[in-house]
Amino acid sequence: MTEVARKYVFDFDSTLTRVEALDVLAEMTLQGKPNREEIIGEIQRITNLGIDGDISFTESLEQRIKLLEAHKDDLDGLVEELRHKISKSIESNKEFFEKFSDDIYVISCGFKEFIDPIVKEYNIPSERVFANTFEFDEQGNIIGFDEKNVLATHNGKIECLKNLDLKGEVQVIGDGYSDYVMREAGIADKFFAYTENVHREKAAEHADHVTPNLDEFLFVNDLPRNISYPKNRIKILLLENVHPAAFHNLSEDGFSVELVKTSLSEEELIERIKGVHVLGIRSKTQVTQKVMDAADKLLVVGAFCIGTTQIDLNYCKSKGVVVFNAPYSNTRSVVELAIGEIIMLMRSVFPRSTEIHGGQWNKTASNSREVRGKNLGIVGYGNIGKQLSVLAEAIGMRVYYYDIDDKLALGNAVRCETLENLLNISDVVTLHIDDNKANKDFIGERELNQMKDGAMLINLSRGFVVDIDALSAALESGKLAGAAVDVYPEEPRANGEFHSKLQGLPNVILTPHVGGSTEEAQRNIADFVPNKIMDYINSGNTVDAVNFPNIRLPKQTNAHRFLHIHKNVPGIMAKINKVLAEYELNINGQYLSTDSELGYVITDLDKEYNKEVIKALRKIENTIKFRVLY
Ligand SMILES: NC(=O)c1ccc[n+]([C@@H]2O[C@H](COP(=O)([O-])OP(=O)(O)OC[C@H]3O[C@@H](n4cnc5c(N)ncnc54)[C@H](O)[C@@H]3O)[C@@H](O)[C@H]2O)c1
Ligand SMILES: O=C(O)CC[C@@H](O)C(=O)O
Repeated sequence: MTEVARKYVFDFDSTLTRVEALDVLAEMTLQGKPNREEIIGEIQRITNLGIDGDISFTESLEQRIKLLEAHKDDLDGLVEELRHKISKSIESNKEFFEKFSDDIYVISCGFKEFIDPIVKEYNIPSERVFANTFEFDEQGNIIGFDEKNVLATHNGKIECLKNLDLKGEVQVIGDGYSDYVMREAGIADKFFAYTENVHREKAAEHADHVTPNLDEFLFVNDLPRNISYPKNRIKILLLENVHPAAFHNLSEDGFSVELVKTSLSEEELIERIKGVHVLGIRSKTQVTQKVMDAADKLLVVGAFCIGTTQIDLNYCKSKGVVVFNAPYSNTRSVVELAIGEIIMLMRSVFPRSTEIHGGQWNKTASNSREVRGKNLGIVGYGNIGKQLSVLAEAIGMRVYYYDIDDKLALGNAVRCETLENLLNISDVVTLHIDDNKANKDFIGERELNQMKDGAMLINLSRGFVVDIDALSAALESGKLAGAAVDVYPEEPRANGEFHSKLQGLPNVILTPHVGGSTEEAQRNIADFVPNKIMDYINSGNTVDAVNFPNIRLPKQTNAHRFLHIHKNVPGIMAKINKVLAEYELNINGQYLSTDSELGYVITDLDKEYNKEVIKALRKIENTIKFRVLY
């Protein structure tokens, strides 16, 4: 890193701290006053007018101090409060303040009485803090400020910085008007609009660079920092209306997140994927080879659902892109819908409901049966199948299941050796096999004929699993007495018109792929998948990845972490370790996880090392991706 003879001039309120100190002081001093909220609102309004340059600063200060009714004794409490309100990225980058201590200044229109003790902890001594000072009366009440101080005047920061006559490039980091005017006046060389706590449009417009936190500022200036790559530079694109909590979780962690309501076509996605580090989708978006080839920055795909066949998992892997899904966040929702549909079908509730909606009263018990004692055939005894098995038994059904794998029977459920056995005996057959493409037309004419006359079929798995022509024929002929279908061979990318051969058939429940669409499930997914994404981006963990060797790494403390993803070919580990040895790195830990195609090696090492090693590691033949984390 190059050390340039630069000077860094920081604003205090809303930059070094997350708050405006006088607002905090007001909260404290006005406690218990009946019109407290009103006065605080007024103080904030005046503060903003001053910051945006809409009233003169002196005016803003005078008005606020009058409203504050503060006392000298309140200042200790204020300092204590402010200590807990340091901006997050300032707090995590103490190293910069230590190393560049001699070049850092604070120029603020706040007050030295509370700024000095706070910034002292960041190695900024009182002599490099330029701010106002209070005036007290004999009882210690704050009655005004030193009006002779340039910082108490309009555009006082310009005057102050001019008087300092700093040598070298002067960079100003602040959030408001009084900061960017120093640059406009030509006294400062650069203005960085600091938006971690407040985004002021005017400041952003006048900035050489908008910096959402100190990490970004340190990154663009190549200065020592706590984090290898500022998170705001990591772009996340979330499609298909994923729950807003996902947006919240990921933005809270500092990432730049964009939400799109629908899925995108291949061409649209090819256009949008450029520069994106994380893609979040549900079941409609196809992540194809062409999409992956256009993805120049992609690290992770998050499937905010169970199914992952919409993603070319192997191609993602060959590009070093990790895929996560939410394997059981919506399981319960699907199971509850299945139970509901079993009852609705057996009782012919939908035909009765349609009739009465059409103005027809048809009180009848024909084709209306209890589920108690009936045979339920579950095809696919995985997460959903098993949970359904438990709930169905609880309402008195006899459960049979068929799965290609050996599965432990829960409760009194009975395993069927063949699909045909299950189809032969079930009053209701419900499909919960996985979204493997080999399951296409799993239920066709032959299988429907193997079902009992008058049985019902439920498909909550994937549309291609059932031959829709065969199903509609079986329903029309009366072979089947009903069906519930949630998934279709072709589903639209966005809400709108939809057509299916099954429309208009009696005792057929049609739903638009909403088996997992409950508020609870979507909320669970919005926590689960972002956590996996953040864990991978921030630490390199791949636990629960669907296409990648899984590894849970120890916490990275006081170390740099090299993440090397490579083709699993003979000799590659030896080459990696040869490079590490050549550069004499002090290794704290090394972890390896592989599958037949891919190797993922993680090395934790002491922070001080020759950075040329990074280039050497990237150059190793068969390297797919390489990242450094700290
Ligand atoms: N409708 C919805 O909104 C919705 C919501 C969630 C899940 N799903 C779908 O539900 C299905 C099941 O989900 P899950 O979480 O239980 O999956 P899972 O992987 O836990 O279980 C699937 C089971 O099916 C079995 N299986 C696969 N192919 C089979 C075959 N040909 N014959 C017999 N058994 C077979 C597997 O061995 C496994 O036990 C998936 O297709 C998923 O995409 C749909
Ligand atoms: O929410 C979705 O789009 C898909 C729901 C479901 O099919 C799943 O795979 O989890």
